[in-house]
Amino acid sequence: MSPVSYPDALRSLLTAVSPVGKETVCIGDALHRITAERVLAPQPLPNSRRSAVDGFALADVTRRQWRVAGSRAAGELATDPLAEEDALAVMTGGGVPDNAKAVVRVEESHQLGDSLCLADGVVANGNINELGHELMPGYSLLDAGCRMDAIRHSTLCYAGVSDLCVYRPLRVGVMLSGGELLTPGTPPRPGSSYECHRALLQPTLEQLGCQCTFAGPVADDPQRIHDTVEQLAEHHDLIVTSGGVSMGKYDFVRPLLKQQEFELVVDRTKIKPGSPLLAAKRGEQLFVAMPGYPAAFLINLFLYLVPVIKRLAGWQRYAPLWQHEVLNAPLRGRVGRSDMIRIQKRAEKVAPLADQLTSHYCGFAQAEGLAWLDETRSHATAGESVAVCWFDALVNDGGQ
Ligand SMILES: Nc1nc2c(c(=O)[nH]1)N[C@H]1C(S)=C(S)[C@@H](COP(=O)(O)OP(=O)(O)OC[C@H]3O[C@@H](n4cnc5c(N)ncnc54)[C@H](O)[C@@H]3O)O[C@H]1N2
Ligand code: MOO
Repeated sequence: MSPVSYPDALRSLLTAVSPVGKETVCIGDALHRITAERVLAPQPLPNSRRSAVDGFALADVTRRQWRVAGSRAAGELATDPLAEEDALAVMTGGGVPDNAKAVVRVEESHQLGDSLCLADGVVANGNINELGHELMPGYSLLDAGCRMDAIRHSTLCYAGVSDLCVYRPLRVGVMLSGGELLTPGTPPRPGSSYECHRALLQPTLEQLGCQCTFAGPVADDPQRIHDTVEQLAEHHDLIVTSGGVSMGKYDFVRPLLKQQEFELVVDRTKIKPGSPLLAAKRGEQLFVAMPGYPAAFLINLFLYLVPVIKRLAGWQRYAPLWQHEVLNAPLRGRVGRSDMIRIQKRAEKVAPLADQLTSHYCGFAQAEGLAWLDETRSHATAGESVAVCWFDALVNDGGQ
């Protein structure tokens, strides 16, 4: 298999997988889950005729004076008809009789004992929320494939949804490889590098609603790498590895996934940085071997892994959203490969960061997204427009 373009590689990965199974959960457990079916309103909203303000319900709005007869707090129904000469004191959310024409606000009326009249110039009108005015049973609240964020969760709670069908959480097993890797926070050792993929991957996977297990860093030993990958494969839908996919003498992940039992999905893609990506299927399981260089890893995470995870987890919009933005400085790339360039947003334009080396990573602390100089272009000039993907949009629903 030869290296393929970014769009072809993404297409191959996305068509190689389909969403995991579904389950029903109660509303209290639905936060962060992905809806597997359209969610419908179970009841009308509001579910009774009620007042929109603190005031007085009136049946005859042509009168100038009424007798205050009773009151209704929020949640109390008003089932009896209101006499024409009567006013019913109602709190916001309190029941309004079927024959009431309007509710007049407390501050637009005068009450003396049980006698009520309107303030000068006030006309009693409106202020009643009719039964089902916001929605009726069967109204669509949320499409399938949407992530239940706090706003959506609160709307379904409000609408009275008690349980719903969601995709089961995607189980992702991650193996980090590299005997030279140190745990962050431990003393430095010349020759070593601090392990940084977990710090990026774990919160990203959790934000996507995945259950994840991390193994390693595993020393560069073929048997240990094989055993770790097989252990993860026992309990996970997706197995992700980092490192060991280039051509070095310790790159043991590549030969592992090139064995006969695996069906290759992608073997190197024409992007820079991050070309050595390798993905293979075994049955329903997908194995994605990511390059270990941190810059290459991050770019593969956002360009390939996040879309694949969204697709597997049931998201409706899973492909990255590329937008056209104007450059404030030139970009350099190479014809025949897609250059993925670290950028910032400056005054509504896109500014490339000075340092774009694959072996350098710390500039990502300033980067807000990637610009994509596609395979047909060797450069782009200031003022030209390029495709841009913002990191923020990648991990929420802002996909295509
Ligand atoms: N002869 C060739 N050499 C290389 C090629 C090639 O085609 N021919 N490809 C280069 C490209 S492109 C990339 S990208 C890297 C990918 O290398 P690997 O995926 O095999 O990664 P490693 O060799 O394991 O590590 C590379 C580098 O990154 C550091 N690393 C790895 N994991 C982590 C981690 N979790 N946290 C921090 N740093 C990590 C590792 O220490 C190495 O320094 O290969 C090129 N070489
Ligand atoms: O493709 Mo690699 O990530 O250039 O160095």
